[in-house]
Amino acid sequence: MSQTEKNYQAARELYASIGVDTDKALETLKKTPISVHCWQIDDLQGFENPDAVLTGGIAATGNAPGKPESREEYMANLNQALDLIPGATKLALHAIYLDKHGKDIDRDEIGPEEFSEWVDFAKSRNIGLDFNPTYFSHPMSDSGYTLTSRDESVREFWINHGKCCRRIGEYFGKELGQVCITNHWIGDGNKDYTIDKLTPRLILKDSLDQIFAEPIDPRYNIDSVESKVFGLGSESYVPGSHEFYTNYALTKKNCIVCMDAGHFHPTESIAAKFSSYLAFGQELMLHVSRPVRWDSDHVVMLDDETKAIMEEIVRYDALDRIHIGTDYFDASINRIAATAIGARNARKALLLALLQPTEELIQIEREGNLTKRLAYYEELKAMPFGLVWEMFCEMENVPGRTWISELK
Ligand SMILES: C[C@H](O)[C@H](O)[C@@H](O)C(=O)CO
Ligand SMILES: [Mn+2]
Repeated sequence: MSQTEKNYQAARELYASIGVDTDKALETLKKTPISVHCWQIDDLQGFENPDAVLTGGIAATGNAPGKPESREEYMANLNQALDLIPGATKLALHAIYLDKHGKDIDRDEIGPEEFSEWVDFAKSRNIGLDFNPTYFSHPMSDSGYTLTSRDESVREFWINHGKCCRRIGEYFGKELGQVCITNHWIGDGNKDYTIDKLTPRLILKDSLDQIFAEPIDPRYNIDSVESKVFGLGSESYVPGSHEFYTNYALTKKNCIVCMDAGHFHPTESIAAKFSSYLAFGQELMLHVSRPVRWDSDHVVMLDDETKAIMEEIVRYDALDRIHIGTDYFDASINRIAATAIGARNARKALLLALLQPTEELIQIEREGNLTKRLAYYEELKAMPFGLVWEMFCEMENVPGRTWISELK
């Protein structure tokens, strides 16, 4: 028996003494997909254009060496990162990570062909794929407007991009036998005080109606719409706000809401919002991120918000309805390690949630014993979850904490 197994047995007994079945927790942990974003590896550069400049009110700040300079280098780095992430994984792609195979096509013309290598890659690694249209970093988004543009040629271009991306999502879903979530985020908004906030929202509503008009089997593709409270250059007004998309998803029933942990006011918790959506039978997509004072997209830590996100999902048995994804891009540290650190932390938080005696905590709360509720919840923090995590890594053939010693 390895030391990891011995440690696990001790932890298993301790957890069993509070009614928690660690074997069951590990089973659930293993099969719950976490969608790891592809863009931390190269600061959202993509393969469309080697000179592309990141626009849309988002920025990868920092200058760490090692940014891949070719597709081959990118793939090698991505593989290294994925090798460090245990459990069922999906890879979230952006449309700019396409392969045009030498063709002169723009974003309003792309299709499954441009992503066939990604399907082969996903099959070879036994992972799923999620997708994101790229409504930024393109001359047609230079005005700062895409789906809310009053210029019909601009708006039509982006509507067509959205339609193309849904078909790519459907292709991923069919090929890989697991649903693809195609997440739509636009950077449209205004820097300064805005008089008419309604018209852009009416335009956005119509654009989304057009994008989602084609019925696609939800077994293959589900669309999500990602809100934001503000961005760089859209400090005063964002048409695609949380309220806007929440109303859109609830009334149209053709998409779900995506919540990014960095897209709300700094003291707002996305975890606290989930139950309001579950109460109305809605699914959610998540971008687990770490805002530091603003939407800074820092690498996910095992912090209170990340733990709260996973606790809420587990408490309502919503692992099949709240889809977990990551979103951060920090160029100040090694990008392979950054990808792995954030994804591992998201999964560690999920394990912590699975190791809680949820039913007992709920029972104590129902009995009105608020002191015991707090005391018990706090004592749980001293349970040996790290020993269970190490066992999980060993079972998944992924290094546990020892990966640190190999970090250069
Ligand atoms: C690259 C992503 O689409 C982007 O990060 C988006 O999800 C977002 O969060 C923008 O702030
Ligand atoms: Mn996001």
